[in-house]
Amino acid sequence: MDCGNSVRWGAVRKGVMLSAEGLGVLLDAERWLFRELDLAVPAGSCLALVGPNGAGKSTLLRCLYGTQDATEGTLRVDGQKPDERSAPFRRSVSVLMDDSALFDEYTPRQHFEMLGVEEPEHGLPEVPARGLSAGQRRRLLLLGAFTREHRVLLLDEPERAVDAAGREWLAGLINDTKGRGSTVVLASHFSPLVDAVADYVVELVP
Ligand SMILES: Nc1ncnc2c1ncn2[C@@H]1O[C@H](COP(=O)(O)OP(=O)(O)OP(=O)(O)O)[C@@H](O)[C@H]1O
Repeated sequence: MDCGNSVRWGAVRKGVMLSAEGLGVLLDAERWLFRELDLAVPAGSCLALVGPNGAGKSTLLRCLYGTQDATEGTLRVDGQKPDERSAPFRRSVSVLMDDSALFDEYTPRQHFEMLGVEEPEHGLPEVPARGLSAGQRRRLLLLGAFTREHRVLLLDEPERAVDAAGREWLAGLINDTKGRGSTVVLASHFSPLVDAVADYVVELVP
């Protein structure tokens, strides 16, 4: 992956699953959250976004999922312009964002049925989601994101509310999906997770 102004752009670069060219998001009339950001992330690898609160990690993830427009620059995710309303895009990209939510009335099994995926081993109680602890809810959200078919996985602070054992489990899930050829972009404040899974790190600075 390249980050900075050294990327040379061709029409198609073999193996690149996610790319940005000259990406910028204007924060207000005078300040750029980030600008001139170039990325080229190969299939089967993980890019970690790090930086302090307010640096723009979630904003960049929203741009990658198409829920926020960048002010300037171009993005391609699995060859597509990010657009969460596009069925082919949603087939390729799975997400856990900071506003991802469960259906409170649905049990874990019903969540997997709704996603149309086989229920994975999870050890969660078969109760409506509103009866799960914060960490159990987070695990269910994570399992939903990982279990959905994807070529690209976007994760915003997946470590939140997850205990020490769960963080190891999470690192294993990320490395497994990378091993199957998926590309992961992860925003995280937890450096042991970044160290365990990231092939590339971009630090955003406010
Ligand atoms: N909906 C919004 N409207 C206006 N400004 C926003 C909005 N969402 C975020 N911002 C601003 O954009 C900047 C970056 O926020 P962002 O959530 O991307 O940072 P972050 O790096 O993910 O932070 P954290 O580590 O706290 O999650 C902040 O200054 C924030 O106030």
